[in-house]
Amino acid sequence: MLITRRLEFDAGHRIPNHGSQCRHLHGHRYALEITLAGAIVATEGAREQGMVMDFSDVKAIAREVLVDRWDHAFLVYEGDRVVVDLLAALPEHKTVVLPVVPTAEHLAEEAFRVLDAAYRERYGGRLGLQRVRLYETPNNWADATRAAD
Ligand SMILES: Nc1nc2c(c(=O)[nH]1)N=C([C@H](O)[C@H](O)COP(=O)(O)OP(=O)(O)OP(=O)(O)O)CN2
Ligand SMILES: [Zn+2]
Repeated sequence: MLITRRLEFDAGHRIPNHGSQCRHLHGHRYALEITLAGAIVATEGAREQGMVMDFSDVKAIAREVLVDRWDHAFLVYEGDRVVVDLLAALPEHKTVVLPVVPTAEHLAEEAFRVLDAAYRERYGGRLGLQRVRLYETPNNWADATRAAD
């Protein structure tokens, strides 16, 4: 059985070598769809009876390890020195420095890596992260999946 929880957050970014608009500092209302696979809990009287995992727990973990860290942050590539230095000069600015250019593809991959570890730590083999879909705009998204490279 697959279940999916959607969360949204706002963040700034730029793609420094982009050939057009996206090299400028700008932001998006990102949406994250987290898909988990597992068996439906059948234990009589269990808190999660009838569920793979409580949607509210999917959200709570995602917020703790990822979404609250990225929400209203500027996501910047560590090699984008001019912007890294600019943001460092702003007192207490919320900045997330990434080892990769913050495209939808890379953000989906990073989200998958972080979330996979978090759900695995708390739920072991009972369920597993299957896919993270990261919408940069309503029309543009990237999927990071367990099977894809
Ligand atoms: N493969 C990718 N291509 C592009 C990415 C990306 O992450 N992966 N990112 C961008 C820019 O960040 C840009 O913000 C995309 O948004 P937008 O300019 O709004 O894109 P569109 O013009 O295609 O969107 P419309 O829905 O047509 O307005 C660029 N490319
Ligand atoms: Zn963008």
